[in-house]
Amino acid sequence: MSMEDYDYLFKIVLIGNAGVGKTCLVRRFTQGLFPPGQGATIGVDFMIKTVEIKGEKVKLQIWDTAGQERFRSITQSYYRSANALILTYDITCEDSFRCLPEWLREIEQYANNQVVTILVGNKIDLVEKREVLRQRAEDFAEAQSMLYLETSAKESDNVEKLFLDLACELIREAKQNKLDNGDTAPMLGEGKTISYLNCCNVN
Ligand SMILES: Nc1nc2c(ncn2[C@@H]2O[C@H](COP(=O)(O)OP(=O)(O)OP(=O)(O)O)[C@@H](O)[C@H]2O)c(=O)[nH]1
Repeated sequence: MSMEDYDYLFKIVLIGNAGVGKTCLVRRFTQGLFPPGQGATIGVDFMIKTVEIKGEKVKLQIWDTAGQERFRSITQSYYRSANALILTYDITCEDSFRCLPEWLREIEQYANNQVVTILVGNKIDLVEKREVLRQRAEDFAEAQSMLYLETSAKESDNVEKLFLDLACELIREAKQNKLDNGDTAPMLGEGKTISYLNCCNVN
């Protein structure tokens, strides 16, 4: 048993266009609130939350990056050590969806090639403003071997599920790698892109 107060430590990085709701997703998950008048992220922000999954303590280091182009060189340097990436777009903003191939190129270029990546369509509470059909996003995610989830940071829809499913998948990967390598230490940063999350029931 380690001296630390957790069994696993995973680094999760949120990326995607400015204004899609990355900061709100992180705040909702880590603090249980929807911040009013959330300003743009400058560079990179960092929060921690420890969750318990099937009796194991999982510490999640969550890095919230700025979507604005001018911060790109700073945010890119955070990709490499990420165990998981949450690629976020806004379902009410076609532009944020159209930029996804650009983000995938960033991932290809800067992330560990085995990183676990999940596509998230945020702001589903704004039903009447939807510009990107769910089916279209699902097809895109499937073609890229990514899981797809729609969330609302405002209404707290699927936010907990997003982070807990990711944590479950990262544990599964770490255990698998440990078996494959005959290693004693959990393998951090050795995830891979997933097409399906076989999540454990955490409640
Ligand atoms: N209706 C609705 N609005 C949201 C939701 N999530 C975020 N917003 C709003 O969208 C705006 C941008 O949210 P942020 O969380 O700052 O977006 P971001 O992706 O972190 O932006 P950058 O830091 O510039 O990259 C804010 O006005 C939020 O209130 C959501 O789920 N529903």
